[in-house]
Amino acid sequence: MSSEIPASDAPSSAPAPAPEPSLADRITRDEAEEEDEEAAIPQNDGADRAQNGSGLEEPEYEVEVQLNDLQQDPNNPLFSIKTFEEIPGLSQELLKGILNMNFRKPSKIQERALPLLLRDPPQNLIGQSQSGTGKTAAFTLNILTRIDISLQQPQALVLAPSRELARQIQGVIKHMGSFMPGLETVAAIPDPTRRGKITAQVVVGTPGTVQDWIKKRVMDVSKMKVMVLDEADNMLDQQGLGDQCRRVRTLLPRNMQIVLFSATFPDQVLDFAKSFAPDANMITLKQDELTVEGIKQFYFDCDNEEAKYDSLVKFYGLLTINSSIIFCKKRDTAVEIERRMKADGHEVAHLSGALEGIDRDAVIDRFRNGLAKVLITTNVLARGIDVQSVTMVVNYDIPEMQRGQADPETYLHRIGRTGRFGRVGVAISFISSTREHNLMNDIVAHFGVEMSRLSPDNWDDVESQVKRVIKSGRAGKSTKEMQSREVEMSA
Ligand SMILES: Nc1ncnc2c1ncn2[C@@H]1O[C@H](COP(=O)(O)OP(=O)(O)OP(=O)(O)O)[C@@H](O)[C@H]1O
Repeated sequence: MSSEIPASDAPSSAPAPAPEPSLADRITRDEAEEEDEEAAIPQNDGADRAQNGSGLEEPEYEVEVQLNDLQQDPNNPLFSIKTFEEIPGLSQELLKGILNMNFRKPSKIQERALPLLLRDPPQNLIGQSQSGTGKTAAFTLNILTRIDISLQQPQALVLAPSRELARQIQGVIKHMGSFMPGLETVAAIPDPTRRGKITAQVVVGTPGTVQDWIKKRVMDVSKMKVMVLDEADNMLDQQGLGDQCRRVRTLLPRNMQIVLFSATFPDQVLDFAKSFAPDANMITLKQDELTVEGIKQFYFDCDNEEAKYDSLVKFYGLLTINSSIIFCKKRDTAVEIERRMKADGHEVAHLSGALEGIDRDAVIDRFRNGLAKVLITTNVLARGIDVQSVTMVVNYDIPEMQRGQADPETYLHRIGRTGRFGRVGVAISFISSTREHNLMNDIVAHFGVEMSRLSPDNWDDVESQVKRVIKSGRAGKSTKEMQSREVEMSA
């Protein structure tokens, strides 16, 4: 159900349809390469206990997530008919690991992907599911089932687009495998202190470092049997990480299980994905199924660029938000907003490629622990980052490609940093020009989403609309009202 943004200053005639963007236009890979050292990831369980680092008050209300309800609704992506115990092939150690993570039932993607992934002989898989629905656990359970713990040699490789995501995935693998004595994992991200051969069975890294390790023979890949590309559409982008991923693939044994996961597989990339993972089983979604129901989407109608900043600061002064992420197109903007918000008395943190890897690690860890509540960043964190306490995402700039067309996929990934696994979240896109109105309209039309207007002319309305969502614990339609969402599957 699409609702056009009433663009007061938009031109009356519709803009000429933009040519189909090439993948070279995508700007989601800008800072993927600047990573540093490996470290254990603290799980995000400290957010509510911590001091509010933004200088704002602690939340005045808690959102209760009723996963049981959601997981019983056949139309919800979290629904499954099975329990983990009923999925054949999962060891007792892994079932204990799952329980230890407080997972009670698989989500739809887990229920559908796991039986395909665990088949013998192994088969390739291209898996698509909405953001925050548990794709990481799906590929992790397959990896941990397939590796031989008695062999201290790399057997599974996960490639991700950023050091933060690689470290996060490594944390999940460690956590899920905590009942598998002898399990070793390593994050393949730049680390000047790293010495010696890799003995870990599971390697999670960014493609540049992985390629480097293989070429320098730090990592013996002769026993590799599973390769996963997380955020696969981004990883296969032909102009950016795609080349590196392809090169890594050529350095690995021929006969490997290739697993590609993402919330988005734009048409232009799907053919390439199919050649990268030949004869893959496919789990895909339709275009209008991609958005997460728990995320209520707003746009903030501002008069000009300066009014954007004023509204942002006023907004943060008005509302009590748990954790939030502000996305900017350029790192300079992120740095500048951080400077100005700090000068205005807000305690905010910034993470972009402008920082050294080790400093990036410190910032993201503080954010995960709830020690920093407002994170200002670029597209480097648009994908995969899972911090459950994030209740709001702000698009300070509308995501666009290099040639100036709207970038719906990046929009979807950015807003997917909230509303994780059935939680509610708010996404607010700031708009201050006709051009940004048009970009937003393109995104609305692309996904057929609903978006509500907020205006700095009526702060009471802003407050009540946003609070209503967070208080109710529910965004948009109830799960029962949701339309049937059919997952296409061919095995
Ligand atoms: N079966 C489950 N039961 C409860 N929680 C789960 C389950 N599976 C995953 N989760 C939790 O859901 C959250 C989202 O999972 P994950 O990060 O794997 O999502 P994703 O599908 O990879 O999202 P994205 O597309 O944004 O990368 C995580 O906090 C994870 O711990």
